[in-house]
Amino acid sequence: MTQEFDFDLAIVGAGVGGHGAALHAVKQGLKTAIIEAKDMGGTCVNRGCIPSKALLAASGRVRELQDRHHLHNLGISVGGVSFDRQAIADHALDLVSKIRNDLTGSLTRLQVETIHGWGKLLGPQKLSVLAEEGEKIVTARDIILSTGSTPFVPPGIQIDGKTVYTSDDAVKLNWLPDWVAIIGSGYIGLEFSDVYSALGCEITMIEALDNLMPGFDRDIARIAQRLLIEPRDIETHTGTLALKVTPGSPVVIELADAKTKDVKDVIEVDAALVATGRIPATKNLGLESVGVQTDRRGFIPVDDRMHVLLDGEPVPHLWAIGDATGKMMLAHAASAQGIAAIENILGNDRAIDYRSIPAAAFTHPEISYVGLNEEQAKALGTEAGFAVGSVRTYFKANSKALAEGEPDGIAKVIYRKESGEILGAHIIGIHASDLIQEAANAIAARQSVRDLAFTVHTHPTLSEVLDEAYKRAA
Ligand SMILES: Cc1cc2nc3c(=O)[nH]c(=O)nc-3n(C[C@H](O)[C@H](O)[C@H](O)COP(=O)(O)OP(=O)(O)OC[C@H]3O[C@@H](n4cnc5c(N)ncnc54)[C@H](O)[C@@H]3O)c2cc1C
Ligand SMILES: NC(=O)c1ccc[n+]([C@@H]2O[C@H](COP(=O)([O-])OP(=O)(O)OC[C@H]3O[C@@H](n4cnc5c(N)ncnc54)[C@H](O)[C@@H]3O)[C@@H](O)[C@H]2O)c1
Repeated sequence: MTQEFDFDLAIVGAGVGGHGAALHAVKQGLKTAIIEAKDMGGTCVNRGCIPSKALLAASGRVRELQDRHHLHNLGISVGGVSFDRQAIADHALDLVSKIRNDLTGSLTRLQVETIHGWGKLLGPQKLSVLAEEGEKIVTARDIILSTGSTPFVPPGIQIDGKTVYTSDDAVKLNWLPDWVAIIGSGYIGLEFSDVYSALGCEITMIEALDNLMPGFDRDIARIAQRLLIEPRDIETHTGTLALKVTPGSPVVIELADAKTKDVKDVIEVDAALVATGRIPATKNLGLESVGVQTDRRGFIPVDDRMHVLLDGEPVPHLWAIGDATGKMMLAHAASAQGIAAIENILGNDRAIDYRSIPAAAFTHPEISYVGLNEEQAKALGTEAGFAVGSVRTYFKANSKALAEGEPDGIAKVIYRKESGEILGAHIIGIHASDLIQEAANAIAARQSVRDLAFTVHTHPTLSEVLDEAYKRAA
């Protein structure tokens, strides 16, 4: 390190993005500080991935144990199933605290200096950290901004944190409303509909766009609707805005046509979960001190090497990663971006390949994907002059899925017809979140279905669902 700076690297935000970057930085010998205003571990650990997956795990078991038909087919019968809401909530809380402690401990062990307070750029290579004890000035040769995101609440929706709340409160599972409205059918809406329906709540799902789960491949979303919505106690309103939501007992929701904004119905429910997307936490970050402007939605402009951009050009020694960049709001994307930023700081050219980053919704059954959906692949094919192929295989034809009594689901593989290059894979079915990884690795290596068709998969495993797809496409 040159002596003119306090640190080689200062990271603002100790979420998974900042944490991943810090671990990689110290491994590479950089003297590193991490600045956190609130909870170590950020959204994923405290209010996101971790508590929500704990709730999904427990409620998923309740669902399975209550499914007499499924158990009967396996030769099992159980007596009545009961659960303790607070104990399920505690399982999530305990896990959060364990993982937050592990994460904090790993930083201490590796001698990353943790500074508590609000980080703000004062100019190139200089930060202020404001804490109750006062202001501290920190200089660093390189600075990474990893400030994450917060829930987006549309105008007209009033949050009280008790009857109308976002995922920040939903993960606490403070109560189980008899009738809950879920506004938004994206990841959070879908995962919480899985938790709430397993634990006996009646649900009304409100989605502004014309289709539920608009972020997923259309075929997969249709099957998801058949498996995750229709058989459950879930009423749906698509093309519908939750125009006005007033907390209380009952919660009053004005439903409007999403296109005309005309109010078409008013419903009264016990609670409403607002799951309408997330916005970047990039206010009061001092970006103006280096002349950088966020985009229209507040995201920090970056290139694929994670340089912060000013008029399209990299700002020297300034980097941004994670949800604050709005590229892919996922934990593993944030840490991958952090690692890429460190490599570039060290002079090792590394760009992020978003096409090979997988995503999953941890519903029962799970949904996962990587790369392009069919619509996107066809649009790219038309633009670049290539033909697109797609194949499907079915869990009901997979021996392991049948042995598990879990025959629902498909895998869909999308590829370039002439070269066989795999462009995207989409799975709905048991363990879809694990199965997608091999397709992600194949996309990262730009492999062809013709080569993949010769790779040998263990029998009998769920992975043969993809094996079968590669063979069909080859
Ligand atoms: C309910 C829910 C479930 C999710 N489930 C999954 C999942 O299963 N899988 C998955 O991949 N992703 C999931 N996500 C998304 C995932 O949580 C985010 O993509 C991830 O947390 C982003 O990491 P980050 O480091 O960019 O930001 P964050 O985790 O948001 O961390 C940013 C940190 O920066 C701090 N900060 C902000 N501004 C400042 C400042 N000026 N000074 C100091 N500190 C500051 C914040 O306090 C925060 O701790 C989920 C999200 C939610 C809400
Ligand atoms: N398993 C996971 O990886 C996971 C789980 C949860 C969250 N996340 C991340 O968190 C982010 C936020 O999740 P999310 O579900 O809030 O957002 P999302 O963008 O996935 O879905 C939001 C949905 O709300 C709808 N919507 C917006 N305003 C509306 C309104 N006024 N009335 C009705 N519908 C409206 C949108 O059309 C969209 O379908 C996601 O981008 C995701 O990356 C990931």
